[in-house]
Amino acid sequence: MPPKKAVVEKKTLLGRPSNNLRIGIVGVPNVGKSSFFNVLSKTDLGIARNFPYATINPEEARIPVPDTRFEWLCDVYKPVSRIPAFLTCIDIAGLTAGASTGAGLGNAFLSHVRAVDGIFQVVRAFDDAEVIHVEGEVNPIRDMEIIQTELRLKDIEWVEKALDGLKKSGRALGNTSLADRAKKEEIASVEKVYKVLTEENKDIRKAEWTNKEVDVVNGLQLLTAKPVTYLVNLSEKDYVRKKNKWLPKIKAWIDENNPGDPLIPFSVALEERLVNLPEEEAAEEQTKVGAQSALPKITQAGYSSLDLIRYFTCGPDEVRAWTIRRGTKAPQAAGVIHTDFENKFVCGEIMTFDDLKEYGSEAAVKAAGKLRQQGKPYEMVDGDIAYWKAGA
Ligand SMILES: Nc1ncnc2c1ncn2[C@@H]1O[C@H](COP(=O)(O)OP(=O)(O)OP(=O)(O)O)[C@@H](O)[C@H]1O
Ligand SMILES: [Mg+2]
Repeated sequence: MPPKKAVVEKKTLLGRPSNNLRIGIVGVPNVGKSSFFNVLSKTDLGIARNFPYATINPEEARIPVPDTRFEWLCDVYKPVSRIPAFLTCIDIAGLTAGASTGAGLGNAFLSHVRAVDGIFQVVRAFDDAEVIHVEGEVNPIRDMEIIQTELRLKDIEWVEKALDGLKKSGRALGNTSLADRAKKEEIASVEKVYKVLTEENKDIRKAEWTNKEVDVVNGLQLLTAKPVTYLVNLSEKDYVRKKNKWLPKIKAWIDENNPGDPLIPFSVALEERLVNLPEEEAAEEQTKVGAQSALPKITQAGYSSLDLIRYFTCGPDEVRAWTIRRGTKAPQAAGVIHTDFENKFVCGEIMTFDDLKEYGSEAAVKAAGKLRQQGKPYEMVDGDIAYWKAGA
């Protein structure tokens, strides 16, 4: 008898299942969040000023995600309209020590963090006596600890409330009915969440969860469950020479506290200079200083941290990238374009980007038998090129 194949359970993802996910810029006050938001979005929507709490209300912008595949497709199809993938990014107010109990902009701030799906955490490592630091001197480790503590405290408070409610309604639970057993399991999962935060001192995203537990965790909408990308804001000089006394310490702190979270150094000062130059001059300037803008890397990292992938639709009218979450099936992916495509889904004709690049044209891909009809169970792969067929 052949050996039994191990059944690998598909992991449920932490976070909302939506394809319309948003990333928020978080950090202590006056560290360059709004200035970063402005260079990233090429707007002046963010209120960037040299004083703490300059930002109060969140601002939102859609940032095109750089993608050489998309560029290549546009070169091939020469479409009238080109629409790349976007990452929605939100500029949020600064967070102070004590925010979880209402200090600074306190709870309003935390509700803005709750509303986003992922976090760009801006960490200040530039020295500039002119730029006020709310805590006195520059110390990114202390700042990262402040943010972590505040988010965790808020989660703990939130979970305590949930647990209280569950336990009250759980007193009369028996062992026989399915509903009762499910409720008991839910209570056990919330208790585990509480333990991770209070005893293991871990952020929720750093613990191991079963699929059932992920459902419960997602229902709680916890702040420390959101993926974090650490962005270290350096002076232009330090960014160019890739050296700053805090960088190794920040790396060590992340390795110890939140292993695996990405760390990207950048410089708001350099990015601001580049964004104000015409494209060609900006390219020359990057060669001259010997460093590249970090913005494309940051945008892509944020997009990936949310488990987002994209597929393309291509034709002479339009080449367009459509953002979906990893694990999305064909009908739901088609539904991003129009709900009818999902409701009346028949199939998708799908080729991979790599095949199109290799064979050079759709006709050649088809002739090679690489244009495939995919039905409802098909799980989309990053870079797929799709034509949807829907019924009447
Ligand atoms: N790398 C850098 N070097 C020097 N100055 C910088 C750098 N990054 C940002 N700044 C300056 O820091 C000040 C604060 O910037 P900004 O308003 O963007 O901070 P913020 O984090 O959004 O603050 P708030 O929490 O008050 O909203 C601005 O004067 C900005 O020019
Ligand atoms: Mg701001």
